[in-house]
Amino acid sequence: MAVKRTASEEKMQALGLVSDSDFVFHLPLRYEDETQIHHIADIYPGQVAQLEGVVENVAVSYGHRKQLTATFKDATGKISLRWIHFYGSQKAQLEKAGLIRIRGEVRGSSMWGYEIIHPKISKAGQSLPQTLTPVYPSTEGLTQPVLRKAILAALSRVDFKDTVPEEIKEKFHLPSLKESIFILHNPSQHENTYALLDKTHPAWQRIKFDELLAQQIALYLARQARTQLNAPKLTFDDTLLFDKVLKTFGLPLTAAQQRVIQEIKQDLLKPYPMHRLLQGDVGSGKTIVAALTAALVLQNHQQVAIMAPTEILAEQHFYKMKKWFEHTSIEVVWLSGSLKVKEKREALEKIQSGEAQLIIGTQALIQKGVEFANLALMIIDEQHRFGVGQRLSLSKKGEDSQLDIVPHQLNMSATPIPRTLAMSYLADVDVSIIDELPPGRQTILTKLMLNERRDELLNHLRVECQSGKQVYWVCPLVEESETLQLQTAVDTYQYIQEYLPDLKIGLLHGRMAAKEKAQVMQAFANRELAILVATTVIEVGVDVPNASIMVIEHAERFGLAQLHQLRGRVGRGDIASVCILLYQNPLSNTAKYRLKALHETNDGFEIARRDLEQRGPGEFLGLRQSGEQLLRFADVHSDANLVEKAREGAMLFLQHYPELAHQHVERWLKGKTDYLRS
Ligand SMILES: Nc1ncnc2c1ncn2[C@@H]1O[C@H](COP(=O)(O)OP(=O)(O)OP(=O)(O)O)[C@@H](O)[C@H]1O
Repeated sequence: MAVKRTASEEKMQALGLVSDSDFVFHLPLRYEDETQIHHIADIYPGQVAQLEGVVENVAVSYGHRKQLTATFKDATGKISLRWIHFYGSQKAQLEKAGLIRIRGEVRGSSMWGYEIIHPKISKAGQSLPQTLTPVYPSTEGLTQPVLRKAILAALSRVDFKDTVPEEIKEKFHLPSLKESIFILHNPSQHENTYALLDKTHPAWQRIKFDELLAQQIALYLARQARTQLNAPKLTFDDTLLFDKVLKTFGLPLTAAQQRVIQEIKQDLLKPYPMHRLLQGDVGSGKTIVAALTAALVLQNHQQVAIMAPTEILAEQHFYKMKKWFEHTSIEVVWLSGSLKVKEKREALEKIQSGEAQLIIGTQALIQKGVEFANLALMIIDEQHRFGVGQRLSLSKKGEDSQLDIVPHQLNMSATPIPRTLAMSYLADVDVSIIDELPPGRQTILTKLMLNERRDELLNHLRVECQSGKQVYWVCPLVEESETLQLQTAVDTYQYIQEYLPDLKIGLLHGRMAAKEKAQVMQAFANRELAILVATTVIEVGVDVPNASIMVIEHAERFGLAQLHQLRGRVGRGDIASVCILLYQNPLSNTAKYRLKALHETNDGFEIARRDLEQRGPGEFLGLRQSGEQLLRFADVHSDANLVEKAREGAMLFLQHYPELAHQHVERWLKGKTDYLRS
């Protein structure tokens, strides 16, 4: 008969807590300091205070919203208490409560008085814990005491095995794992409270080090595994195709473009598949590098696929490739979700037979039914916009399981990844950087303008457009609703059309049919439209060199990387360009920081650095979306020094204790290593 689990056990299981070892490694998220009773005279804003005293003047007020208020008094002073959500009986309960203990965050100022909102109430006079109280990650319905009890029980049973060898522990002065874990679950009075709270305590350092060590080992193993695979065989004896494409492009490559092509070439000659990330700031000329890389492979009569995250971008690549491969025998084929059934069938047949050699498309490329004859290279543009799973799917389409052949992969991104991040998340990726813009580019001037001056701006644009300039007008982001955003775009379009009746205005948004979108883009590229009102569909990759003015409405709603990308749509030719950020007061501090950063610098790396500082690595890399958190304890940004050490430790570990190294990875990264391939 199956053993029936309690509701708490089921909840614990949902959190991944099954074995003793799971419980033991379920470490506190933070600690609460309940060891002392504070005095009202000593409290300060932001502090989580624990007070004992009496309640008086309990009242329900009906101002702006209904709330319950009271005064709380101890021998040293008074503060206010407030409840926004409360039960009808709560007033009477408080009135007769007598001496109580309360706990909560102090708000307000010494001048206007302090208050605690929704304080936690308990009986006064109960004995106080001697140590910090750990707070564990939990789930609804699973209380901290229950979880704490289960963890302490496991702690008393578990047989501790330290997977890190003595040699490494000594080299990096690591404290014992067993002791560290005990301290974290059960800190004694003697431990440094602040160090425990801000995770700088040696016990935390040990945990973080172990986690980073596991990650570095896994990355190293992933690289090793890749070198065991076979890549499609390529030769570069004949460069006719490459030369033809370069000739059609018609401009000399920048030194940086030439260098990265050499780096890629070296990879393509290796017996195992390339896994390279091509980074280059907005407008640095990644597309021609992609085309020339494709030419190197196509020359070998093998297929190349280019995948882009949006239809507009994919289509633009398609037109560019068609143009650059025009004087060659290469058949360029387009595949997207919006193709008609017949067109799609034809495209699929050509891809399967090998008649189509260069295939460009959206996510449609990884759908069922797409089969390649001999896919040797996949190029993924704006790679961070795809999930790891999606990228793996494309790779699988080119795999030949019998011969263990895996296609080469070139990822492109305009969002530079700072070094510590690249080191800890992308160690199995080689990075090439285009660190130079094509000649003749002028710095984009970025101006901040209050939204109230919109009409004044439109008057100015009238004059600019009459002299042949072209403008993007990006509509505000409306996070809550795509429909609302669409409506804003339509309204703005109508408003501008009425305000500037002599100018040709276009509208572009995500809900338009693919064909319509393409027509509008084409009209703008042909200079038939003076102003293109658009939603963020134009964020990535759109390349119309004559457009030189970018207006972003409600710029304060956009993220830093996004603003930089949008701004990068201008300044792509040799015309002086301006980016106008329209903003609405009042600005939050974060919004101010972002707008200031954008105003101050055009450098994508600097922007990325500031963005990472503000958002933290998970969000920066888009990992939160995938729901997978790779690192639970360490933070590659604030623990950068540990990353370096872990890297060194990982090499040592693998060289001398390969068996243990696997066990170590299993303990810390259970089943998450696939993500390290990204
Ligand atoms: N070597 C070069 N000399 C002159 N112009 C160039 C050179 N390389 C690229 N360009 C031009 O620069 C513009 C930007 O190039 P591209 O569209 O490839 O940028 P990108 O790196 O993909 O940027 P984004 O990430 O913003 O899409 C294009 O109009 C392209 O034709």
